[in-house]
Amino acid sequence: MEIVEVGPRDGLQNEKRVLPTRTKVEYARRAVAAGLRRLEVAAFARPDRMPQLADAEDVLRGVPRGAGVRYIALVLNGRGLDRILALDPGHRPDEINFVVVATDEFARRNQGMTTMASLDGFRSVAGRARAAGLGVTLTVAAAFGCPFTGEVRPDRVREIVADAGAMDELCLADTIGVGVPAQVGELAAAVREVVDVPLRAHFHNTRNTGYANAIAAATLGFVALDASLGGIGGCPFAPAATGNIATEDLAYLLNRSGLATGVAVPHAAATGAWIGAELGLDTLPAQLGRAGDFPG
Ligand SMILES: CC(=O)SCCNC(=O)CCNC(=O)[C@H](O)C(C)(C)COP(=O)(O)OP(=O)(O)OC[C@H]1O[C@@H](n2cnc3c(N)ncnc32)[C@H](O)[C@@H]1OP(=O)(O)O
Ligand SMILES: CC(=O)CC(=O)O
Repeated sequence: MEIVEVGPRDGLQNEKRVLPTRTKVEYARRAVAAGLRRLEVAAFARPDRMPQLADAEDVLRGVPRGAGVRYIALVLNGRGLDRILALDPGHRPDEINFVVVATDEFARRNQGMTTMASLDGFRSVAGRARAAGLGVTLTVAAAFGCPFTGEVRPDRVREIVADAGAMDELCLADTIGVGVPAQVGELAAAVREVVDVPLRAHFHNTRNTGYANAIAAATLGFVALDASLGGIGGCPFAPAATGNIATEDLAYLLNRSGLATGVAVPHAAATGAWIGAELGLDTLPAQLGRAGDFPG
């Protein structure tokens, strides 16, 4: 089972401390050394709206390449893709992850536009990105519930996905950690009626349902799960957002369930502890850093 390490993007976007580029590059290097091979390391957002990630170009210029590692950058509009295409091809991400928020209220707060306006943006950006040889993921954020308007029905997510046009992967995101395993199944069934692409899931552990949701997704044939080392993260435009499911805890769960991830749990836990210290955090959501690996 593939774990996509989103800590260098989602993990850092909600933190007060803005890390220097060299620390972000070291974060990616350590994640790769722990066995992660697909990492979301940058966001081409407006620097004034997302100052924690304003150095996206420099991070992509610095991260280690090769060894089968693929980098992803978050994109929210055409200007974000313009910035990517202005990079030397060897410094571009391998893939983009474009976010469309399922509800208009949250979409306006996050992106300053409605859901359908950002979906128009997706269609245009996806076409240009694919023509440039970049992989394209569509993430539907708040797919499991909205912090402002409440329940999000699977029909709504299906309607967004049906209108989206071509993509290489679809990611269903529980931005505010309200989802439960039954919803994972309902959403997967809804979107599979309209697209036939690999499914990825993005769970925040806000209500302690993230790992149960991850196992549900794995059982339902999702091919990739997002997680962040240490369990840091959250959307700054959602009230009281908390972190992603933790990479080290998820790798422990999957590896011991016969769903090999390639991630070395002790190494990942040490990297989670390291990034927590770099961010000045006293405690981290991840449990493995405290409990240690099970020696077996
Ligand atoms: C659910 C999640 O967790 S998703 C991840 C967290 N959320 C985010 O990162 C979203 C942050 N939001 C944003 O960055 C912005 O709202 C955007 C990029 C989505 C939309 O930006 P808009 O406000 O529509 O930009 P608009 O087109 O009006 O342009 C305003 C200025 O910003 C600049 N700008 C717009 N997009 C970008 C970009 N991607 N990168 C850099 N600058 C940009 C424009 O050039 C313009 O500059 P100027 O005034 O000097 O001419
Ligand atoms: C792209 C994301 O960050 C997904 C989410 O949490 O909504």
